[in-house]
Amino acid sequence: MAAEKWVYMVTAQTPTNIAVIKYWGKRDEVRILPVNDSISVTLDPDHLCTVTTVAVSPAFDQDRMWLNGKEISLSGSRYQNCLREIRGRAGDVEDKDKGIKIAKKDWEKLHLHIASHNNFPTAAGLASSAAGFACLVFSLAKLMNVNEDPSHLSAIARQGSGSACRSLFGGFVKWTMGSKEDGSDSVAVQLADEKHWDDLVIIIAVVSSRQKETSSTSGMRESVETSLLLQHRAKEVVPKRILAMEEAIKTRDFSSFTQLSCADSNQFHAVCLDTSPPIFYMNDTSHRIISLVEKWNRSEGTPQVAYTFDAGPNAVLIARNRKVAVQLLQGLLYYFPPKSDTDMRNYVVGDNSILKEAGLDGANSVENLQPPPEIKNNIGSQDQRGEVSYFICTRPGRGPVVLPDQTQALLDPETGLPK
Ligand SMILES: Nc1ncnc2c1ncn2[C@@H]1O[C@H](COP(=O)(O)OP(=O)(O)OP(=O)(O)O)[C@@H](O)[C@H]1O
Ligand SMILES: C[C@@](O)(CCOP(=O)(O)OP(=O)(O)O)CC(=O)O
Repeated sequence: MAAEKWVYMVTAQTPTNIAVIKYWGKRDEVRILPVNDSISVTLDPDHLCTVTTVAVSPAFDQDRMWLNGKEISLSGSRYQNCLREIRGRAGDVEDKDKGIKIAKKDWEKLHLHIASHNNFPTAAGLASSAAGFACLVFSLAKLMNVNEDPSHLSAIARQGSGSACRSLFGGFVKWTMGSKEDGSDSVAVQLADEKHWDDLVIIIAVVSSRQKETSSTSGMRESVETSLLLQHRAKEVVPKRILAMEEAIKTRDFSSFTQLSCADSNQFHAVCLDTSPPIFYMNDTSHRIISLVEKWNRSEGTPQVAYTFDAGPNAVLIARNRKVAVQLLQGLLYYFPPKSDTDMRNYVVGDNSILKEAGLDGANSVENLQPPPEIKNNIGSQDQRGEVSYFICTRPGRGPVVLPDQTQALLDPETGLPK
């Protein structure tokens, strides 16, 4: 085998996810075991995703990884844990066309090249670590012919980043905290696929794409050490909310879904404030967006839009249907117009066909927007120009897939180096 120079590779695409019942706090830092269950919605990978190519060759002399074009170290324990776990489950691989045969025992000696690209900002509160580690584990499992179901793979991805375990599935996903010390029952399961509730439209306001000050990892460690509210939340609040959220998703009860999502996001940020020293992830823009949505929901009588914020100021807004999403976008663009000279197609990305539906695809269309009547004068006027960097319009989406088209590979099939 050593004399051969073949390169065998697999490319996969994996979605990111947004928690509607949050994971915040670990009971085991090394295995990444949480203090409570969490539930998320997988976001459509057509708009936000990670693509990872993994390659193996007898010509490689060490494991190497490139993230967004730059070589990064794989020496960190999270990468090492994922690589060790997945190698331990590798099977026999044979590609007759290429004359490649790798026996199960060979994987221990063979080295890997990994190239990954996120089509959205990394470490900016858009869950790049979730899509990234899920994609790493999924693509390696395909490369190494690992015969395990997605829940088992989720327990490996979890050891890269907790929230990554939920990105192994599309639609609506629960991460069960489990009770075993070895973490083998701390896995993700799919509650419903993406077609189950396909009315939902998701608009993300990217408030800041700069790297944040306190990472989720250190933030939740400090919360576990200092916040009494976290203990109460994990023990008393989340278990009931998980049951109620599962029911809301099952029955597509948008009112309950909204009430639970908003309350849980607010409690997660309250835990951050209850941490010593306090952690501030949201900013004034985030608070203005909450006000806008709360007032609108109240004036309509029944909730139209749910909001949730992760460890950063970006707002994730979930509209009950397309019509509501169009109105929401109009309201958001009225209050948060782009800086002058911004092309609207760069200001609303993802599924930007919504621009046409909102009458916002022409010149001066934002200037002509009227204030939403029910929230007029309530959150200030159009003085928030430039506070939102851009919006992403998306929807619930599918889980990981292999990309069979070699032209989408990030590594050169001859050299195994980044293209
Ligand atoms: N495509 C990827 N493949 C492998 N690892 C990745 C990938 N993208 C990001 N990561 C890892 O995740 C880290 C960023 O995680 P971090 O939790 O700081 O930010 P985030 O996931 O974007 O934000 P948040 O988790 O708060 O939503 C990177 O430094 C890198 O180690
Ligand atoms: C606020 C959150 O997004 C926290 C995510 O934390 P991470 O999964 O990024 O943390 P680590 O497990 O330390 O890598 C809530 C959530 O996704 O459930």
